Amino acid sequence: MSYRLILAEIFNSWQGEGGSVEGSAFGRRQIFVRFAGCDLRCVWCDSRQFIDASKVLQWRYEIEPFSGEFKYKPNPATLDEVVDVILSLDTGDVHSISYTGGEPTLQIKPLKALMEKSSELGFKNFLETHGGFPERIAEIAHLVDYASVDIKDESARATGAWRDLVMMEVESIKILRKAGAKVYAKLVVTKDTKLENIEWYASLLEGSAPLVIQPKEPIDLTQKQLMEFYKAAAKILGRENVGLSFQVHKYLNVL
Ligand SMILES: C[S@@+](CC[C@H](N)C(=O)[O-])C[C@H]1O[C@@H](n2cnc3c(N)ncnc32)[C@H](O)[C@@H]1O
Ligand SMILES: Nc1nc2[nH]cc(C(=O)O)c2c(=O)[nH]1
Ligand code: SF4
Ligand SMILES: [Mg+2]
Repeated sequence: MSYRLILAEIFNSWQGEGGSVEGSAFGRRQIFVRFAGCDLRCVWCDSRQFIDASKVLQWRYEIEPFSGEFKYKPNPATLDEVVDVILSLDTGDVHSISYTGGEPTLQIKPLKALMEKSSELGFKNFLETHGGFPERIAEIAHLVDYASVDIKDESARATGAWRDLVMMEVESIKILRKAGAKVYAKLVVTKDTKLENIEWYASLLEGSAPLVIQPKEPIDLTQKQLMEFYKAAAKILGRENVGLSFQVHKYLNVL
């Protein structure tokens, strides 16, 4: 079977998110494979230019690790092309391959094939997902070493069926955990995030995964709000299972 992937970009950088909770790869060097296309529409999405896959006609890849210089190829990419780029960006100190997007699980068969190939090559697989498709997650869970699963806050306005989405995300987290992945939940918070919703997410995650609270960039909420959210989550999840996460790559000006 020859797989085709609709991609946005591949580059080598430090993982800028995840804070210090168990399962985080914050500060680890990764090769990022960004898939094009997403079914959700988070109002603050920083990858908006890639969420309509039909408009992403080319994907770009860094020509030298950490150079920020790119070459372009037409979509879809072949699995062999992607593997060649990954190998060319392997600096020998790579912690894992990050599959992000857009939403990587929308292309579950090619994603699975790429994860299998990466494992064969000795890389760990780090999945960054909105977690809205537990049945697809189940197809790849055995290949996932690390997973960062977003819990979409109401204020993200990602979808009309927000509560259903949250339940799916929690289901995905449980599937990944059961399969042995190191998994944590990531909640992007804004000034409009409600404390009662934080309590709801925390109660759903109890016993399943730690939670990082990540302010939306650019940050619009107060430190007081952030402290309150943290406290409410820690009260339910336990003090070892909550942390903050900031998008540090944006402060460092790296990819
Ligand atoms: C672009 S998404 C791709 C993966 C997947 N679709 C998801 O949402 O988890 C990668 C990560 O960036 C986060 N993110 C995107 N835009 C952001 C922003 N403006 N501020 C903070 N986090 C953001 C998302 O919440 C997610 O954790
Ligand atoms: N450095 C860096 N860290 C990241 N962590 C999550 C990212 C993403 O867009 O998925 C990301 C990204 O785009 N760059
Ligand atoms: S789910 Fe991820 S890629 Fe999709 S719109 Fe939200 S942040 Fe962007
Ligand atoms: Mg990003």
